[in-house]
Amino acid sequence: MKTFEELFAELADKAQNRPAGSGTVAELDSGVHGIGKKIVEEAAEVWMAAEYESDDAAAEEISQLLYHTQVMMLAKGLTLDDVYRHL
Ligand SMILES: N=c1c2ncn([C@@H]3O[C@H](COP(=O)(O)OP(=O)(O)OP(=O)(O)O)[C@@H](O)[C@H]3O)c2ncn1[C@@H]1O[C@H](COP(=O)(O)O)[C@@H](O)[C@H]1O
Repeated sequence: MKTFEELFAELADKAQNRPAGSGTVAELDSGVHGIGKKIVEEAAEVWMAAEYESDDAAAEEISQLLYHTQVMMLAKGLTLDDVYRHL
């Protein structure tokens, strides 16, 4: 288990060091367009899980949406503070 901040730090490290086999590196290489498609796909899965599946399934889809959103932040060079100041 990890927090939002811990995941972001892990993904930032992956983006910088580009370890072999990292899905994050592959997704970053797909660019903003590819990452955007994953975000839209996961957002739809959040909605469907929330409407028709269990609370745990919805929570899992939400975690995946947060992950892909963090990948987009890294692709755009955005920090956590860049986002937090809008909350
Ligand atoms: N939290 C996540 C995470 N959430 C979602 N995903 C990715 O998003 C996909 C979503 O799964 P779905 O079943 O909805 O999608 P799918 O259509 O089956 O998958 P694709 O065929 O589209 O890849 C997963 O297959 C993962 O590729 C994640 N990939 C990685 N992480 C974490 O990110 C960290 C770095 O991961 P790596 O870069 O892979 O080392 C690790 O701590 C991981 O746990």
